[in-house]
Amino acid sequence: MSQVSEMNKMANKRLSLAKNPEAQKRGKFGDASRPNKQFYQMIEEYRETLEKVPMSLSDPVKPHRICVCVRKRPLNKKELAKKEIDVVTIPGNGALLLHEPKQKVDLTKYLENQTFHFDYSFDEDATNDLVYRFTAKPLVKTIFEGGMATCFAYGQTGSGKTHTMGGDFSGKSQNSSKGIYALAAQDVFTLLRQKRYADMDLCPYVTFFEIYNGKVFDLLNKKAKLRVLEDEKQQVNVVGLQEVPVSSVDDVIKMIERGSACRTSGQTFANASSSRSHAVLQVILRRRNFLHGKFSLVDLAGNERGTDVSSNDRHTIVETAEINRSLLALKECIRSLGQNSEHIPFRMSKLTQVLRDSFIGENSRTCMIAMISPGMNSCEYTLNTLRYSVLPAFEAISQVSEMEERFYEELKVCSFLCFLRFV
Ligand SMILES: Nc1ncnc2c1ncn2[C@@H]1O[C@H](COP(=O)(O)OP(=O)(O)OP(=O)(O)O)[C@@H](O)[C@H]1O
Repeated sequence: MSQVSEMNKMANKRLSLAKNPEAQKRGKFGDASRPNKQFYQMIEEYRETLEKVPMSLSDPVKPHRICVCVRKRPLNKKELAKKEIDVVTIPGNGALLLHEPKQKVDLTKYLENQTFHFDYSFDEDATNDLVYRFTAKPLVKTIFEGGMATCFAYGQTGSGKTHTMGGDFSGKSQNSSKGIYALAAQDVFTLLRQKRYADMDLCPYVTFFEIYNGKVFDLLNKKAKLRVLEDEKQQVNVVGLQEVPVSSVDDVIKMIERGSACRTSGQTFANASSSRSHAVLQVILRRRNFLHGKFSLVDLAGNERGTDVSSNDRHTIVETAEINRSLLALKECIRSLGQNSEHIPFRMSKLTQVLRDSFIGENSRTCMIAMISPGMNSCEYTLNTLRYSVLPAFEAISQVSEMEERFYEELKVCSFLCFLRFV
């Protein structure tokens, strides 16, 4: 009797695999040579019990003042070649599941399946168009209505921040037209032509700069180092930042490519350097020379540096401390914004100081896209990203405050170690 039911079960499993080409594709790698095969099988079995509802272009866009989303990238060629296990599942409806491989003291393997909730969750098949529709697109109107909008891409190196914001790079060439920078610019020009805004005499400009080690560099002006000053009215000014007038999406794309090239060709450790800096592209609307609205699109420094203090190199330690500080400051500012707090601690870092005007005012809107690498080897970084991004949005969940404490403890230890290395 039990044999018959076992056979039925297997037949059903095969049937579901035949109906599910994705599972079939994964099954191809389910061979004996796969490292961590047991974990792989546990995850696959768990996934078979889930019902997936991926996001689609026809889903409704909900209005948010602060929107926090997550995007999982597909396993890349290198990870596929190493048969790395995909430990992240996006069932849909804003949920993300992390299947964390664990081992008991008696060496029994098990999974710790943790669920995280976001406003939206995008799986590995989501296109930039889809991500844009639910994240930055709803913010474009804000700048026409005299407000400030900010969209952040957050995550570890290689998780897809630049792919999402700046478009795809293959080798040295960049296809920026499919990144959120260009998609947002396209919508800005579409709205500028609409009758209700066409009469407002609005002129669009672009700035593109990076913040590296607490210093600001103009990516549209040969990486000139800029000073940040605050006047008596607490207005923050980046002195000398080039505001380039633009009259089409193509103009903006040219600026994105010019700035990105400047960003990556600066030094011999180009890539490492780029992931340790925050890049900020701003689309500014001016009306008779006065600021009307500003959209800041930020490709943040890779967050893995935030916990990596194993290096003895003084330069890396300074970088690490600065990244820690700015990412913590950013989280604090978003949290204060969410709580409608009187005091927003924007002076905590250069990043938040420069973005001060985006954090104040009634009509400001923010979106954070947390990028996730799906591989088992990235599990720890993925957890860091999830903890960081989940916090500002879901303060009330008690489990979160425990995680938050852990996060702050890690940061404190990390800063203390940095301090010890200096003295
Ligand atoms: N959603 C995706 N679909 C397909 N490929 C992706 C996706 N996201 C990222 N990639 C690819 O993964 C690689 C790393 O992505 P990307 O450079 O955007 O990471 P990053 O987070 O910006 O890294 P860094 O912090 O080092 O700048 C690139 O080759 C990119 O094309």
